[in-house]
Amino acid sequence: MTGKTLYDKIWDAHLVDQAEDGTCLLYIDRHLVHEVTSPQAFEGLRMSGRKVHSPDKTIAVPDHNVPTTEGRENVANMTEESRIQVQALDKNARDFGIHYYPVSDVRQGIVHIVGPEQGWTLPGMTVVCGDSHTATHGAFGALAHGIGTSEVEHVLATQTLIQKKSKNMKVEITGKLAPGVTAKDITLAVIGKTGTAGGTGYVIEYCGEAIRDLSMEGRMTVCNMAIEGGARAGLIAPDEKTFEYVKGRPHAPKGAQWEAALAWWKTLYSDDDAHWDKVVTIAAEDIAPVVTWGTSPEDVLPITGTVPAPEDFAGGKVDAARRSLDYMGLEPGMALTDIKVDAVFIGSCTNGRIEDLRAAAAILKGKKLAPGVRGMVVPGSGLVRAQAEEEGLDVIFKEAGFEWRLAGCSMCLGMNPDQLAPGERCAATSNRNFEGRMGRGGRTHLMSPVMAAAAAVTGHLTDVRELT
Ligand SMILES: CC(C)[C@H](C(=O)O)[C@@H](O)C(=O)O
Ligand code: SF4
Repeated sequence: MTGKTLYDKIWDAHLVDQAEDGTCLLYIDRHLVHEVTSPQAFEGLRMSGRKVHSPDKTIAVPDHNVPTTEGRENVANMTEESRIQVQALDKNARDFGIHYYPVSDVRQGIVHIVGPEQGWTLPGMTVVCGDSHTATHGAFGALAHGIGTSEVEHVLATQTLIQKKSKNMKVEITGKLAPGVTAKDITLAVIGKTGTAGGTGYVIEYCGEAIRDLSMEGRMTVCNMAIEGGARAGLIAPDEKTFEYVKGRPHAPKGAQWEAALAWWKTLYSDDDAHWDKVVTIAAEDIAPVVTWGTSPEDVLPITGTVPAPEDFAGGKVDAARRSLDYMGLEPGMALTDIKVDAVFIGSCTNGRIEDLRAAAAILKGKKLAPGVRGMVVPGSGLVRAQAEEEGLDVIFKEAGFEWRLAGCSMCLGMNPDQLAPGERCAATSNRNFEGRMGRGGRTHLMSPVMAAAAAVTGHLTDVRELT
């Protein structure tokens, strides 16, 4: 018998039932809920007179729509659509008795930052949320993925999910990262290599020395973008760093339960003789600080490169690249470092954690935003914000000319007042650069927090290695 992958092990531990055609019923350990994809699901429960099956395993927080400015408890400051969604979540959380972090609670933030922070996300769990970046929680060795609104209703009602098993893909990052190269560069470089469809039909396990060397926060950044690589989920086997991160968090197990959990968590790795359906290997030494030039997360190049020409591509990508370049307002052949930016956004569930803010602040310390560039730092949670303030990072950002905001998804997607103006170009630490993503006509270049900070200082895309 061949061994099992980490994915196989978690899957088997949660399998409730399997039909002839391979359709399975999985038990769900944690259900995270935000205001955008849940209103109809709760409405469905109401209409059929059902309760939430496991309110103690259901955690809700508003993040996408909420303004990131002071006074946001006053819903009059929101657009009508946002207000309706946030108020629906307030009411649903109360009516159905689930865990809830409203905007007035310091623990509020982006759902994928709040879950790990509060110890809801634990190794070996199944974690779902009506949100594609649920993959983030895979950093703990949890099987975590996005679900649609009808599935949100199903999980609320039954604490189970109907699923078909994906294939196993291994992404190994060997060796050590060079200075200035970060978890964000790893995850973008993987997508640059495999494309946005490279992971379709797979659950990815990231492994190798460079992944082991990452902090838990870095691992979350890597897994966060598994979805941009097309995968169902991204996973990293838990290790001492994982256990250390989890220990003592409000909802982590304690005492004898901790010991029992730890004993199981230590079995959560892929066996040496496990079968992989696809393997991708990248040497960490070959990864440079990268940026995206186009409107797909796979449009990744080392910062030392030049803007490509449509003819550099093949098939459907030729037209896609032409359209991208047109939307992005870029000319083939220009150096990436000649691209001027109007705005810098540091935040999101990809890079809105404390280490991200520390890394950006280290570059910005004693420096100023380039003339004419606006900058916004949006901590991923109220607790990240409080920690940053305790360390004086807010002062560094403010002295550099950045706005220091309250927690939320903010500019990452244009569902709240933080948006780019048409044509405005932004160096962003988020995960998607689609047309209009940060506001209609807005142009997004994805990169790491240190690269975004470097662009903030010079006013153009910049190789951070030249600043340090
Ligand atoms: C609004 C939500 C459904 C969406 C997602 O699923 O990812 C958002 O979080 C995003 O990042 O685009
Ligand atoms: S920060 Fe961005 S990517 Fe993350 S959940 Fe919010 S909108 Fe989605």
